[in-house]
Amino acid sequence: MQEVQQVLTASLYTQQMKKLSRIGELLGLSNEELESLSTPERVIQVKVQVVGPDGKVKTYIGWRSQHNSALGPYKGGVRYHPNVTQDEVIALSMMMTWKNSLLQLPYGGGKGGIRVDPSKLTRAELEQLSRNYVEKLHKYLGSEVDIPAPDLNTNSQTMAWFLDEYTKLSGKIDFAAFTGKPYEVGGIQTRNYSTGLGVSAVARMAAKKFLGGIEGKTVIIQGFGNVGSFTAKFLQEMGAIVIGVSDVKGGVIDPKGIDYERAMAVEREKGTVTEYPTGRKVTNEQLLVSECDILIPAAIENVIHKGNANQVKAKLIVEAANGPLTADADIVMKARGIPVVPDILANSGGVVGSYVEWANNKMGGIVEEEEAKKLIMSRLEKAFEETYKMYEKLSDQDLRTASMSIAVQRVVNAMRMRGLI
Ligand SMILES: NC(=O)C1=CN([C@@H]2O[C@H](COP(=O)(O)OP(=O)(O)OC[C@H]3O[C@@H](n4cnc5c(N)ncnc54)[C@H](OP(=O)(O)O)[C@@H]3O)[C@@H](O)[C@H]2O)C=CC1
Ligand SMILES: O=C(O)CCC(=O)C(=O)O
Repeated sequence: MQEVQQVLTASLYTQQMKKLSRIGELLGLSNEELESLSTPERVIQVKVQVVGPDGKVKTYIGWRSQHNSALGPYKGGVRYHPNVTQDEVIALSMMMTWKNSLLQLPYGGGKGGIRVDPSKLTRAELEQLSRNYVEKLHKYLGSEVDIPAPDLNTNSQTMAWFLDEYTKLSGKIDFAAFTGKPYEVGGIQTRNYSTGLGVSAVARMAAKKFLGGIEGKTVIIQGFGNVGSFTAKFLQEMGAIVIGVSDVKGGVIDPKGIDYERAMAVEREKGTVTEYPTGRKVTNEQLLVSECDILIPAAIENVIHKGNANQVKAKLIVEAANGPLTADADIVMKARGIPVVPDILANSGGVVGSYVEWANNKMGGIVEEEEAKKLIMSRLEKAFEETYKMYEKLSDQDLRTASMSIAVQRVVNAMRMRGLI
């Protein structure tokens, strides 16, 4: 089990390195520059501990990778997952550097994680875990240093515990040190749905370019958590037909459509969307290769790879998760003429929402919900248009290459100006 997990998670790093070296070639970067670009500035490993109700101490490993600060303080989420490794966190922090650069946010890239299965912890244990993680890391965090946010299996409650612990330990009242907070403690109204709003908006922009519009298009979404569920909601509101959804237990496909509200109710009442009352049950593997117009992987990395890329039937893929397609899958999709909207663009609504929250905290809290939505949408539209223009200019490259070449070039320019490379 341990070995399989190592292979899987080591490969996100390998995949990101392959993707970066393709960009290096295109931009004419030297090996030394690539070495510097891919090496995180600092990786902190911490021992995180929780005392269970039986008085026994449980021990976990956590990390924070601070990849690159050429464009500003490190910014990126924290995930709790049993497969988290140092390599995975480094890879995810590097992706945050490109994402923040592509969106022209005043941030570098960071990411954190704890190797833990949160479903096995009580709420009180999760609170201890979160507070202990920040206790070990607080010297390296702050609104001008490194700003964590939610990711897989973490949420606004986690951020409230982080903030409270940070405040106690640092003696600073610095609400902008964390984003994705509850509205009651400096969060903004859009934060829960910023990422899903962004994914659906980008899917609509891509559908307009590649499929003639979003209305009536069939959509399959893998993962029905924060990102997947809000993506389903907004796409349904746009007139797309969500025909497949899934969670870790499996999926369900109904060609007549899966209603968002009903799926949410099923998830709430039965704990899994696989109990949706109509359609047929499928495995996650089957879901990814089922007939649809738009496929949106919104769960974990490396789910579309050399082994299944040729079986994917979607006409457009939108990467809501981080790293759902491997570098090999990219090559297959390019050869098959299936456009892939890359993660650093498709799921960037989350970090743009975080930026609005951070700036709002810095300014003293004046942003209303509609204004926040507008700010998120305008940033995404600009990044999408820039990416699309570059895609047309490069003519023989895919959307990932287009977006990464813009993002990496900006980081390189900043590093050169600062004398870092
Ligand atoms: N939260 C955010 O703002 C952002 C998240 N992302 C990325 O989006 C993805 C999802 O994040 P988020 O929605 O926050 O996470 P959540 O924890 O809220 O939801 C994850 C979803 O994926 C499902 N899932 C987990 N493991 C698997 C698996 N092995 N196979 C199939 N489904 C699985 C979960 O099922 P179950 O509930 O049954 O465990 C759940 O439905 C991640 O890649 C994350 O990095 C990117 C940008 C921002
Ligand atoms: O909101 C943020 O700071 C980052 C969210 C995140 O982790 C991501 O975009 O992958």
